[in-house]
Amino acid sequence: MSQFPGGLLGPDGFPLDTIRLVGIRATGYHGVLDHEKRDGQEFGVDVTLHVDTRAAAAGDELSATTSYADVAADVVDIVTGPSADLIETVAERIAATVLTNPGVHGVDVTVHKPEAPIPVPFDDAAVSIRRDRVVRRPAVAPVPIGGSAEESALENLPPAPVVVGHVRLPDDGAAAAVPAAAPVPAPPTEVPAAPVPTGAIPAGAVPAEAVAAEPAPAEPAYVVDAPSFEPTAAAVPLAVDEGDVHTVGEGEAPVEPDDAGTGPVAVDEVIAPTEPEPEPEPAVPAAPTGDVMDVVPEKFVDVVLALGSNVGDSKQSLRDAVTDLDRIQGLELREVAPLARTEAVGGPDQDDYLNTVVIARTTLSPRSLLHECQAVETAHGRERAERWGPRTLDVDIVSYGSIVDETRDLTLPHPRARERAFVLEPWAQIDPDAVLLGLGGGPVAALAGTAPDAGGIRWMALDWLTDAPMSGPQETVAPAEVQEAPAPAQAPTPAPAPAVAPPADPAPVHDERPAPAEQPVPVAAASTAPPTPAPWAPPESFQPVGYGRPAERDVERPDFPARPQPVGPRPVDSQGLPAQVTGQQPNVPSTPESWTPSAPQRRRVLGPPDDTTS
Ligand SMILES: Nc1ncnc2c1ncn2[C@@H]1O[C@H](COP(=O)(O)OP(=O)(O)OP(=O)(O)O)[C@@H](O)[C@H]1O
Ligand SMILES: Nc1nc2c(c(=O)[nH]1)N=C(CO)CN2
Repeated sequence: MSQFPGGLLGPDGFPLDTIRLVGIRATGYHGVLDHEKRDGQEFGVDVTLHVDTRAAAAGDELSATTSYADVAADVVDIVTGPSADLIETVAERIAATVLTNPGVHGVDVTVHKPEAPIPVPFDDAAVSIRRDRVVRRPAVAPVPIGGSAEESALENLPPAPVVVGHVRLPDDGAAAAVPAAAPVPAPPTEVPAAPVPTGAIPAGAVPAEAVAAEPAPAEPAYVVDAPSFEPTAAAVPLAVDEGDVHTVGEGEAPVEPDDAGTGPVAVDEVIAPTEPEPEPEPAVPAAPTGDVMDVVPEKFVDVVLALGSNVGDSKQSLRDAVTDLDRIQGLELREVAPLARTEAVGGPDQDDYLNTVVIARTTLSPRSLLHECQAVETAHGRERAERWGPRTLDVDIVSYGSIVDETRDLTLPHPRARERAFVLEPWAQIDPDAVLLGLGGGPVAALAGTAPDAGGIRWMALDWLTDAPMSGPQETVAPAEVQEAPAPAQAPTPAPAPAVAPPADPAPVHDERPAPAEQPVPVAAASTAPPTPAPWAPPESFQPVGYGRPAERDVERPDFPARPQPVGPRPVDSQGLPAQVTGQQPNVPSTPESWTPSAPQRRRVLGPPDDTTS
């Protein structure tokens, strides 16, 4: 039995396929005791990759899948590489490194240590972990593969971060800072000479200088489809991971896939450009059965995404969703709009929404992007009970380049964007010149003003991504009349920033969390709250992403507010109040008279909500 009954669900809501490696063996130098680091011992590893194998099978094409030989070689390199005290760490390194393969959505790793120094008879000591790209990310950085132990020592990693398969470089080629990176574990002071790595090395995960690897050994260093790892010293063979059938577990019903996911394979999801690459790879042909939505672009294409939530801690969900979206391989976030509190449009009676819009660019095909967005929704507990019903998270594609088309599962631009102020208004805030293509389209700012729900936008907050509780002399608590937050005692206090963001152990997918009515979303949290690091800091690659237009456009448009500092003391107005609360940004008129139908002077809505209980 697997340690993890139940498979991982893919972006289409169905269980992913698996590729398993069982019983990989190698000598490693891991352990707390000196002699373990000095003499080494045998370790065993089982790995299960959660992947979609259809594209590879359709073309019978190795390059469209993850080579188990490469994975096995990586595992051996990690086991034989720098010493760690704990097999937990070894397992985490393996998971992080395996997840750098673009097609791997999740991975299960078991590390066996059958010769562990335990003074009683035992068969095996083992640690099993499951990691994925969205919910439970690895806690360490992936290990560069292919060098000597010294070369691959973790201290040589760039100062970055937990990388979860999305190694992204900003345009200048510098390593991107990933939000709330876990500290890279310090390498041991003495690294034992590791055996020469064996096996093939995946080009994508190997530093250029290390590509000249050893030739593949005559005897592979791994065993495929062998019985589960059986420790040589054990009298009784073990059966860890035996019968590792990854079906959907009980009570883990597949998400209703709507009409998506039943169609052609999104090939590009598997063979997307291998990062880190400053520029996208040349276009890969779409699946033969694909339509325009399966076409992988040759260059980055601008996209606009709309996010909404009205169940649970909506602001935190949206923050996490921004982080999750930014980690999607092939999607680069450029700007994030202010957070809007909006009256629910359509559907049953329900709480107000928090809405925002993200401008990004992508090398994913439209359908792959849809699936990635749906995966983020799913990871946030999205349930599809009724149309336009309440939801923990909604991520819609508003527009994708200049595509105007309708297919069975995707319509671009989004068919209802043109009539939704909750989309148009935040969008116009970050791109006042934006134009919505297609029938009924037009200048976004103008559409926002005439949309039926234009009056339903209650307020907006500019620095919602980073508004940690405030402290310090100039960060005065806003008086009640301008504070949209609940009284200090009720203000939710964000948890301290976790080692890995978002929290390593987030709320279960179907967690019942208080609705916004009970947990209003503050813009300015109470000063009585302890100073806490912002739960999310924009990564470097995010610059000039912000709550407004990019820096270069600031020059052209002096009316545009300076982008707030993402962390640290926030701008305050003459009353010592956070600027966004009183709406004193230059382009946010505080009086209705200053509205005009043209952007950006028609911006409005900053200020306190007209009610906090929806
Ligand atoms: N541009 C688009 N963005 C997102 N989903 C789309 C788009 N066009 C079509 N769809 C399809 O709509 C289906 C329903 O999506 P979803 O559950 O997010 O709808 P909704 O948010 O309740 O309503 P609405 O589509 O009005 O926003 C998805 O399964 C998807 O296939
Ligand atoms: N205010 C608001 N209303 C909605 C929203 C939303 O995001 N915000 N989403 C819907 C379906 O996508 C239906 N209605």
